[in-house]
Amino acid sequence: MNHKNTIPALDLRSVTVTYPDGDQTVTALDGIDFSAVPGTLTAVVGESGSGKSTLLSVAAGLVVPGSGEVLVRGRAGAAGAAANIGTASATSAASAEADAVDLAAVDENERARVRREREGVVFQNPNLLASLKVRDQLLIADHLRGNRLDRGRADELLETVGLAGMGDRHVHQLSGGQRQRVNIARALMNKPSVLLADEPTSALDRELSHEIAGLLRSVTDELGTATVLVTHDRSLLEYADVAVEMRDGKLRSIDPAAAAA
Ligand SMILES: Nc1ncnc2c1ncn2[C@@H]1O[C@H](COP(=O)(O)OP(=O)(O)OP(=O)(O)O)[C@@H](O)[C@H]1O
Repeated sequence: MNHKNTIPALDLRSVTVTYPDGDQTVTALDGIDFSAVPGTLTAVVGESGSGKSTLLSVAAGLVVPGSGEVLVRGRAGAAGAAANIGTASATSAASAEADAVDLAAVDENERARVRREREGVVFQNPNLLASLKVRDQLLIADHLRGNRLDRGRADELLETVGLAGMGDRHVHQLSGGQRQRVNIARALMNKPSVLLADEPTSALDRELSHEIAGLLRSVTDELGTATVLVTHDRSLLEYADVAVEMRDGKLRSIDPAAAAA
């Protein structure tokens, strides 16, 4: 299915983040513009300390920028509105604008709500609960959101991530790569418009890293998420549609094909 459209599900505008550092400050993000559109995998690369994790934390509403906007749109405002482009583009653009929430301008509760309803977050460490079976790792995401436990969706997502039939296994029966697959499936339970992955392969060997990046690629195509992959591994750029490089808190576009070669 082609989910690509041009209305970003995630849209950072002139975002600056500074951290206190003794008597001084460190500028982790220096007035950056960054966007991610549905059905597109955007990779963010850069040296250690360049600001990649800060970028993702801002997108997830975990860090509030000192200035700038962090707009997050839901599926209706991003994918849905853009699907109408050409017929009623002015109305669609207006509805997408109305649907956008600026994480920099709302309180903590609202940031948590937007994260819960519109975003999926995958970290390096899957952080699965040892006592739960694979399917229950996904259902607990529903439980924590106060949603009905959707067993059918959990099994469907396990199939999407290549773990069909493994719902009744325990975590200790899974390999590192399989655990990261469960982590990705769990992040997709709420049908997020934005999928944020922070170094999801850094604990995995080369082969598994490529498998997981390939999975993020196929999930992006299949489910139409605006996926952002933060990685220090440039070889994974082959899975990206768009790539940017962070350096000293600033961003520049790079050609993913050339940079992966
Ligand atoms: N909570 C914090 N307090 C103070 N400084 C911080 C904090 N978090 C990050 N920094 C600083 O901000 C800059 C950007 O850090 P960030 O973690 O975003 O970089 P990164 O590119 O993700 O690095 P890595 O690849 O090592 O994870 C660095 O100079 C870092 O030392």
